[in-house]
Amino acid sequence: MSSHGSAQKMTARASGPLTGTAHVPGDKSISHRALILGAMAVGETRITGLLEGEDVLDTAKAMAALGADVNQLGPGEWSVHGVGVGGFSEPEDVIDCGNSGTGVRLIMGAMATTPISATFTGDASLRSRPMGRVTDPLALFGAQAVGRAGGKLPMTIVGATDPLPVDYVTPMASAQVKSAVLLAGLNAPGQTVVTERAATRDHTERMLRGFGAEVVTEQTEDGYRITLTGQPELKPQEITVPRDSSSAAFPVCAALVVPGSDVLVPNIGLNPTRAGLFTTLREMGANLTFENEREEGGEPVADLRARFSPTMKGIEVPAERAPAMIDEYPILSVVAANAEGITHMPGVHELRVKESDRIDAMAVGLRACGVTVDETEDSFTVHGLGAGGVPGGATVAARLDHRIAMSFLICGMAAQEPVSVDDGSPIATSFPIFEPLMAELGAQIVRSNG
Ligand SMILES: O=C(O)C1=C[C@@H](OP(=O)(O)O)[C@@H](O)[C@H](O)C1
Ligand SMILES: C=C(OP(=O)(O)O)C(=O)O
Repeated sequence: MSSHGSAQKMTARASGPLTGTAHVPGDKSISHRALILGAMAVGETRITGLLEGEDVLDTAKAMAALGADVNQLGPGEWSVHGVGVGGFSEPEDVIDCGNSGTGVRLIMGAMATTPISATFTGDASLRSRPMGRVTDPLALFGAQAVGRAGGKLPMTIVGATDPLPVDYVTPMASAQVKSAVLLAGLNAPGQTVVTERAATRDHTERMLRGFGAEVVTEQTEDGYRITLTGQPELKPQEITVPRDSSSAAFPVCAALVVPGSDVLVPNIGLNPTRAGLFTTLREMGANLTFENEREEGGEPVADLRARFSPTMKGIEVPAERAPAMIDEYPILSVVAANAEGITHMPGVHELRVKESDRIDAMAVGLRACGVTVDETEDSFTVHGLGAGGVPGGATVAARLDHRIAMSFLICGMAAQEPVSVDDGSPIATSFPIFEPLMAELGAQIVRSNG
């Protein structure tokens, strides 16, 4: 069922400093959206720099199953001949979204206002994640969903025959829920409105505008109100996918905690809805600079330079920053363990419903590595041991979660004893070149047979 391979134990240990330039792959969030909107446009969309990680490849397959003509032209170069808004055809088989919450939730939204049925599944991680957060608003459009108890995959969505536009307030800070509503609204007549209390990543809104849809974002007393005018003809685009700031976080944080390191990570998007980690690291006293700051495709971009930072201090991370760094808490926790004092991370309950319960996964793993942590349902606290202070010496369960696997490998690069993860294979979902890229910088990661 899972698209990634059999379990692969990996161990990281301290070696020399990390030095050099790390070219991380394309942004995962933007790659999913480029394929989905390309499939809903009329004509050929060309994509450059697409992330060829398993999550995104599963979305490419799903778009083909729904009738789009999707082809790889070269490394990172893709062509999508779209079928137009409302033009999806019924897939002949189950759509397997592998490990990807973004993939399954956005695709459910995109097909929910077309009169077809589709059945979705995924790997054991994705089958444990809640889908009600998406199927609740999709029901307001007239779509029906039948899944396992608790709104879990496998699940069949019966698309609405006569979709109605929707006015929806998202109950949790989630770009996936917001995006599912907007994508469903594309094939509903009139205006679909989605309001979110806190701003989440806005790639769907930006890209919809690029494809010619009318999308207006207003800041109101209730938060951000996004209004989409339904049934546009989406015009095919040439899309260059920026490099992934969430992947950049790993070599950046590794450089901060490994003695003597100096690493450049070029061309990273600093969209404010994504860049919360970098603000947090600078508040901790990290030696992290933004070089060559510029604008590309309407997005702020910079080259990140990270150097070993032996005097970082623990901080209070503002709860309202959580949506702008939600995927970065695991690696921040590793940095916090290598800082002096306490780092308190409130407002992070959404971490409990990611690829794994990330609060529990980090708590169990860090404790096994000799770090004191506290958790509540909604918060995580790390008692830092200072630079080089983490004992390590544990094997940590990655729980089918790429970010947990990468975080503990980086933990091992700075710890007194090596750290292993029982299964590094999920890393390929978002960062397929993580191992060679880190090795090129000087890190030592070895594979073994468990
Ligand atoms: O919309 C997206 O591309 C994503 C949204 C976030 O999830 P939520 O919407 O569940 O917060 C994030 O964790 C995920 O990695 C990617
Ligand atoms: C939460 C993540 O992804 P998704 O929800 O798409 O599985 C992630 O990449 O950290």
